[in-house]
Amino acid sequence: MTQPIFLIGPRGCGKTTVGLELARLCQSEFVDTDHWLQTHAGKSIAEIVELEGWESFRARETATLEAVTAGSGIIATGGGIILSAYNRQFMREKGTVIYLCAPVPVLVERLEAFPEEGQRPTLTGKPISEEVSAVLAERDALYREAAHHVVDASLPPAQVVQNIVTALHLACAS
Ligand SMILES: Nc1ncnc2c1ncn2[C@@H]1O[C@H](COP(=O)(O)OP(=O)(O)O)[C@@H](O)[C@H]1O
Ligand SMILES: O=C(O)C1=C[C@@H](OP(=O)(O)O)[C@@H](O)[C@H](O)C1
Ligand SMILES: [Mg+2]
Repeated sequence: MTQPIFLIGPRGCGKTTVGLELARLCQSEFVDTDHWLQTHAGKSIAEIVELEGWESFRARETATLEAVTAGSGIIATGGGIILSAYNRQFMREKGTVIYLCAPVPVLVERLEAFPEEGQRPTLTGKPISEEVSAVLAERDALYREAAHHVVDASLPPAQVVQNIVTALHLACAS
């Protein structure tokens, strides 16, 4: 692997989970932009949004993307990273972008089971199933525009990892 692999997709599609497994399998570096950002800010995303607003979080997210993109490795992004045209182009130019695609009911089930409120403050103020549906409707085209490959993320994590390895012809164990 000579370039970074960026995992994109909505909240709950498994960017963090699949990214970690893929990095283990391929013995690559792994970084999660949300985790990096929160560690460096010394605050959770919910706190940043409450204190500074979403615009400030988005600016921090772009700075994080630039800071963590070096050499090769697996980069799990936050679900809204594709909202910025700059970020979409940056990822496409610097590496390979994979859209982890899953239907709304799958995302809702995962997010209800494991909400991680500190990392996922509400985006719309709506109940979770309405929010996931509305946000995905707005963003699906942007994920597709940014992605080099689209992978079915409703499968178990190990299977999603294998499908990425196959799609990218990665020389990792299988
Ligand atoms: N492929 C999968 N199959 C089943 N559960 C998954 C899968 N991917 C992620 N999960 C679960 O869904 C939740 C959200 O996953 P996470 O990796 O944090 O998603 P993201 O980073 O895309 O928001 C976690 O509880 C995780 O264990
Ligand atoms: O969809 C979004 O706008 C967001 C997704 C979150 O990351 P995950 O996709 O890893 O949950 C996190 O970056 C932040 O709460 C904003
Ligand atoms: Mg994540």
